[in-house]
Amino acid sequence: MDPVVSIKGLTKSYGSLQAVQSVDLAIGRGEIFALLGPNGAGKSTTVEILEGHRRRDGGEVTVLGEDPGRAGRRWRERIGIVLQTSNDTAEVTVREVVRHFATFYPRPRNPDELIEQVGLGAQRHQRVGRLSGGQRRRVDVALGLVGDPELLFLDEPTTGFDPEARRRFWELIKGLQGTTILLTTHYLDEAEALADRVAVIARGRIVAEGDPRTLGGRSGGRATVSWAEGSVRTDSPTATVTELAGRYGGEVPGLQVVRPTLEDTYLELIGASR
Ligand SMILES: Nc1ncnc2c1ncn2[C@@H]1O[C@H](COP(=O)(O)OP(=O)(O)OP(=O)(O)O)[C@@H](O)[C@H]1O
Repeated sequence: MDPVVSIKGLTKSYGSLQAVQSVDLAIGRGEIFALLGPNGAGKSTTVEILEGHRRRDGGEVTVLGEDPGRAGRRWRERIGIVLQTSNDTAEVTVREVVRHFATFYPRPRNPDELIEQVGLGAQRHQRVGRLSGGQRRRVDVALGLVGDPELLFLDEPTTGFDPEARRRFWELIKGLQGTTILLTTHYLDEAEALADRVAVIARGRIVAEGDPRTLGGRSGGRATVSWAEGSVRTDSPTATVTELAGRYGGEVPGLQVVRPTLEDTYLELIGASR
């Protein structure tokens, strides 16, 4: 099947700055794909080109079968973009704003069901300006979804959330099965919790891509085994643990086996690209 997003050899410069340099990516239908990278890496530039909001210099880009640089209104109705709530909506209620946005689309989702789904049922008659930051972000997601998009762009969705609100938000996103999602985030645990695949971009180039659980070989051997009286880095942690169990004749006090986290791997990849 054709990918929902296909990028080949994408380039974009701002004057002499090469913000995106021959990037290749493909995102399949129903996938949650996270684009990771430090500030200024080229994530927003790439995403804005995919959204049709920015012109590219070179390369081939198709989103839902069309070139976003030329696509029209029908195409735009098939994508959803989660923007930051503007203050224009502060005086209207949650229900009013979602119902209003629904009128822009040919086959919108049912506003009341959607409000329930994003966890704002109890706030539906509240003014948007009176909601907490996390609740507002839920309104943003509802507005991104109200047109029942095939592809959803989620840009740093949980910045400023408390840990519990982030977890709740992740559940909401995981519950959107079937919707293809392109997520950008600076939170590596978020990428790990949500994404089927991630790509790391640094200085405009993709430096790694794959399953977040195995990215950069992190599921491979390297592990640190630590216990009450010592620690070792090893490629064969099971053998080390077996040896320790023999030595202690059973329970090893304070035993821990730690593999590199996605954040460790990410920082290594970013460091290596400098
Ligand atoms: N309109 C613009 N004019 C000139 N330079 C720009 C413009 N937009 C972005 N840049 C530059 O292009 C590079 C990539 O920026 P981009 O916004 O794509 O990065 P990003 O990965 O989204 O960063 P962040 O994580 O900070 O949002 C940066 O060096 C940025 O300063």
